[in-house]
This record gives sequence, structure tokens and C-alpha cells, in this order.
Amino acid sequence: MTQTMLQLEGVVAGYGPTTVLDGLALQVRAGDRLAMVGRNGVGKTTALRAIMGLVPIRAGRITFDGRDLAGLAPHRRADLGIGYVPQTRDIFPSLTVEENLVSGLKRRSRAALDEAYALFPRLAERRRNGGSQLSGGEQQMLSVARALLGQPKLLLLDEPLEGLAPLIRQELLRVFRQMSEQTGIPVVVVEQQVDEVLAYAKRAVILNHGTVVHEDSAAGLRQDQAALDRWLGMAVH
Ligand SMILES: Nc1ncnc2c1ncn2[C@@H]1O[C@H](COP(=O)(O)OP(=O)(O)OP(=O)(O)O)[C@@H](O)[C@H]1O
Repeated sequence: MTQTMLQLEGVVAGYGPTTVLDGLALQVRAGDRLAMVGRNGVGKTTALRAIMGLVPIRAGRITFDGRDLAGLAPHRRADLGIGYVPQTRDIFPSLTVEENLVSGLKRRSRAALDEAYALFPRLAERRRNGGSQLSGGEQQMLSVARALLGQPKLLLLDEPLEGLAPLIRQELLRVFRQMSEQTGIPVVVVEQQVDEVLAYAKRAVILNHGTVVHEDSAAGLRQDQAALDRWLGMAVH
């Protein structure tokens, strides 16, 4: 049986008096590509933040690579191998592409930069450009490349396609697919572009009110108009 990398059991979390995650359960195995979808405000970002330790959990358990994450600060979780690319794109606008990548090297040598440039040739072309001069798609590539340089065992992506034009979204997804095939790193991706993310993912969960209400293969959900209508209120082509 494939190894479970990440497991959430009965996770409850929220902000002040508000409960956002209400008994969330998830399992991510090696090689998985899990799309987490759902209407606005159902708790998708909060789920990623809870995994990363940026939102405290009030009940339940999160285990990663066989270890209970309770009480571990976000940087300790990153050290254990959880790579997180937040919606805000985690780059330094005042640094060049190369400087941004170097900041993600941790203890690795600069030779590792070649891996990032091989996967994202566009970043190689822009290596001397400032972070703020990049297009939205290039910024997204840079934040993912930087996260990968930390050699994560799991990658969490929060709305990587947000604000990008259709052609750029297609290019980014093509690079993500290549990255997944080459590295095998399991990915959890939150996305509003449901049709596109389902074409990339292997499995999908739909969240509503902070819990999983529907689970299927990504291909299965793409065909399941009833579930898409009910939980997302949308038509997928
Ligand atoms: N820092 C915060 N303080 C208080 N409430 C918050 C905070 N962050 C999020 N919330 C609330 O928690 C709920 C869940 O937010 P979350 O961002 O997890 O949803 P989401 O499913 O990712 O939504 P979206 O698709 O719009 O990004 C929302 O009602 C939101 O307003």
C-alpha cells in the first residue's frame, strides 16, 4: 500500500468565535495530486494554513510522514518537508529571480538552481529581473520553484491560477504536470478554476462548511454534473 504522507482527522479550527474547519478529514498519499475545491469561504485556505501551523487547531489531529504535528511551529513543519505556496505568492519583489531562488536553497549548494531552471526555463531567461518585474504567471512559477528547492515531501498550493490569463494558466499547469511527473512530490492544490485543476489532479475533495462533503477521482468529478451543481453551483465543460 502506498505510504500516507498527510492525514487530517476530525480537525476543528477557526478564528475567534467562528468555527471554519468542522471535523475535516483528509488523506494524501505519496504521488497523489489532490484538488481541494468548494465555494468561497468554505475553509480551503484555512485547511492549508492549519496544516502549516499558521492557524491553531482546536480539536483533531494532523500527522505528516508518520509524525503528529501538534505544537510544531510553521518553520518546523517546513523543515519536516511541507512546502507551502500561499495565495499571496511568497516572493521578495525587491530581489532578482536568482536571489529569490537562492533564498530558498536552505543548506543546498547553488548547483541546485539548475534544477529550478530546467523545470522553469522562463525563470532562467528572467534570472536577473526583479521579482516585481515578473508577470503574475512568472511570479507563481518563482514561488513554486523556490518551494521546490527546499526539497519538500509535500507541496501545498493555494489558488496558483488566481488572476492569470487562460493561456498562462495552461502553461503553468503544463509545468506543474511536468513537475509532478518528474518529482512525484504529492500536491494538495486549492483552486477556483475547477475545470482546469481537475484536469491536473488525480483526486478531488469538495469542502462545504469546513468538512469534506464529496470525494472522487478528478476525472469522475469532472463528469459528475450533479455534484458540481450541488456543491459548486457551476457547469464544467
Ligand atoms: N484571519 C481571519 N480572521 C477572521 N476570519 C477569517 C480569517 N481568515 C478567513 N476568515 C473567514 O473564514 C472563512 C473561511 O475562509 P477561507 O479563506 O479558509 O475560505 P476559502 O474556502 O479559502 O475561500 P476563498 O475561496 O474565498 O479563498 C471565511 O468566512 C473567512 O471570512
